Amino acid sequence: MTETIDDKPRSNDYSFSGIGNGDIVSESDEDFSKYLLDRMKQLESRNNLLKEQCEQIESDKRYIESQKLKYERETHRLQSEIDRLKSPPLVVASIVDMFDGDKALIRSSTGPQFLVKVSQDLDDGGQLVPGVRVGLNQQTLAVVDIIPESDEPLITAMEVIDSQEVDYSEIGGLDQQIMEISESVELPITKPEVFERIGITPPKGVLLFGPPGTGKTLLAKAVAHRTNATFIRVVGSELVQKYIGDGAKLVRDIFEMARKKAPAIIFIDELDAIAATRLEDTNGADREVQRTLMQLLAEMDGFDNRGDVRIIAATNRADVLDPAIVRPGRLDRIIEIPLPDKDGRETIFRIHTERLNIGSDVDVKKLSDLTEGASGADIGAIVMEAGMLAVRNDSDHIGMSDLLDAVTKVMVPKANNVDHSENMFW
Ligand SMILES: Nc1ncnc2c1ncn2[C@@H]1O[C@H](COP(=O)(O)OP(=O)(O)OP(=O)(O)O)[C@@H](O)[C@H]1O
Repeated sequence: MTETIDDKPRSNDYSFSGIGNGDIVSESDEDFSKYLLDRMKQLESRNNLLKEQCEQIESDKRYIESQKLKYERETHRLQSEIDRLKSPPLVVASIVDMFDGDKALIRSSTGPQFLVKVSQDLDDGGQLVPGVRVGLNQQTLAVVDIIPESDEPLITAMEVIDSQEVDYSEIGGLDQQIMEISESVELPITKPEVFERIGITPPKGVLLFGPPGTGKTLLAKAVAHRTNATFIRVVGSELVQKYIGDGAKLVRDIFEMARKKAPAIIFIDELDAIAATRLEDTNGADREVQRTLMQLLAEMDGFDNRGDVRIIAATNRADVLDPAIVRPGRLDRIIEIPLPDKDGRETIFRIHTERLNIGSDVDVKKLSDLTEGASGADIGAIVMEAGMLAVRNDSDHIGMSDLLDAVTKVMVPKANNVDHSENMFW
């Protein structure tokens, strides 16, 4: 219950004695003024309390208003998100060419090309140039959005090594092939004037073909090392299987990167995965492969022979290659990388054991005799296996018996495998 002033005694409720008797104040007067003073203090403190409450309410009000604003903004954001999700998907395409600033020739991701309008609302800031990926309105196919460039597939699709450490001396049994590749890839980069003087154009690209593990990659790396070129390795099967829909774009980006990082060697491993003969009857996956191949051919045709970007491609299946890829001006030098012969195997054994602790009983000639049909990679595996046996036997060197055991371990399963080589080109 709130106490009111009216409930309290008033001055005329008190009997005044001694009025007019000078400064004599009665007891009841003192009580009353004391009461009024107390009362005033009480009211003052209540006033202060109310003021504080008022300030608190003001601050709560301000907080609620700011919260209201925040929720309004959030509602607006969610509403636009809902609108965005409800809107029809955009068709993805890339710009082939621009005309008059408001028309674009685009290639849709499914293949066909269209001449379409560019939305007037799209402030492209000069970004609409060939190669840029854009979003198209489904109905009108007008360019309504620019898709930001994502480096991710490009970076993961290839291996870029600024300088290689492999030297020709680490490759055994391929002296003739080293000479050929050196003339057709190394010389045009290091001494272009030799070709200019004679008046011939150097080959644009080289195709290495031969069984697996014979040193095709090794050879390409060694050329990159000799020329101080950036080595860009892409694997054909990955381009068309891992980056479905992006294969053609990746090919374009890879050549673009090679031009930027020139001198550069683009090494396309498993070329057959993108350059197999085209079949009449094609499904979606085949069309993807074809688009990637077409882009590869276009890139090869588009760059200058005298430039310092060279292509080395490798395949185990030269028999299935589309002849278009080996036409003059494309991969116009074909080099066979066969399984090593007896002398080749001996050299490869020497190369692979050179830096190891080898027993004096090791006879590489004998090892070479025993490993007919082995590739360089098999010889590498034999030496590695022999090293593991020596470790297991707690020996401080690799002995002939370790190598003989390793030959059996590596060569017997290989001999038991079905030999598909008769179906191949070589
Ligand atoms: N001629 C060779 N001289 C020395 N080592 C070799 C030779 N050929 C292959 N090797 C060894 O085998 C490994 C694999 O070789 P490489 O990757 O070059 O073969 P590849 O022909 O490219 O095989 P694939 O066709 O399977 O890609 C090399 O790192 C190397 O250790």
